[in-house]
Amino acid sequence: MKEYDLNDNYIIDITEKKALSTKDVQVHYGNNHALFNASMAFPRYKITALIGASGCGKSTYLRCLNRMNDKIATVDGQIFYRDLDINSPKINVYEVRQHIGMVFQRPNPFAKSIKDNITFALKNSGITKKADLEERLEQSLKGAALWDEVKDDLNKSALALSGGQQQRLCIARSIAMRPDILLLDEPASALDPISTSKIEETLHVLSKDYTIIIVTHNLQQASRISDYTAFLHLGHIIEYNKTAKIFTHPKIRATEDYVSGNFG
Ligand SMILES: Nc1ncnc2c1ncn2[C@@H]1O[C@H](COP(=O)(O)OP(=O)(O)OP(=O)(O)O)[C@@H](O)[C@H]1O
Repeated sequence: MKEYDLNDNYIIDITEKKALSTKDVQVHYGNNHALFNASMAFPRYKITALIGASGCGKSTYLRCLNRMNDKIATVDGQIFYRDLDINSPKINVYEVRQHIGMVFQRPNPFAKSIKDNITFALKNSGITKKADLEERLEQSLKGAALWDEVKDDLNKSALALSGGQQQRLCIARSIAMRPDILLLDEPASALDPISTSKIEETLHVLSKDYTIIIVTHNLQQASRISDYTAFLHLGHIIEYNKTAKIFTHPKIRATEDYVSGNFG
């Protein structure tokens, strides 16, 4: 494996409205220091991709952003959302996750009907009026581009849907809570190319109303769908810039090697 200077980095400041920013975020899994001084900001209503080789810390960083590492790692540093440091122990993590939702690599619908997958968390959060629940159900399934395929079968088991439909259901489940930010950890890696392109189209449309942060192994996907890209290597954010710049004029050699396939 080629060696790169991990202090050689280029991270742009975001001048437009920020949805979220991190300052000196560090993650340790026991003695394993997995993320070093992650400081960057995520612009509002844009798609930001996190890319880098396996084990570089992409998912670790993503999980910090809605406190999903709480029980598995020690996370130091600050994560600002609406001027609040949401990494503070005083913060209610369940509230954080209402504003910052997450969709995982493998579709994980509940073993319930399509309808109940969406309404379960809504009911738990105190929404009980039938009309409100139905409105959110329809809106979220439309938002995730699934409505037309399931509107006549809302009581069918979610587990009877295809993998791609299940993943769009998981996106619908997340947006039903009306978060500001959607975190997605390789949401299409288990899907076929047609389902992948549906997910990509869905994310493109959702980015008008949501800030999206996506981990992907797929460089073509990052270049197709994201506005900004951060390249990580060995737990360091090496380069962060507009996606077009990362892929056509990277500033750092490690990034250039990675996006041109000469890495490692
Ligand atoms: N739950 C965990 N417990 C212990 N160590 C972990 C855990 N999750 C990740 N790690 C370690 O943290 C480092 C970064 O892993 P992470 O999964 O964040 O990388 P990644 O870039 O998302 O990789 P991949 O692309 O393979 O998913 C690795 O050394 C990994 O072994």
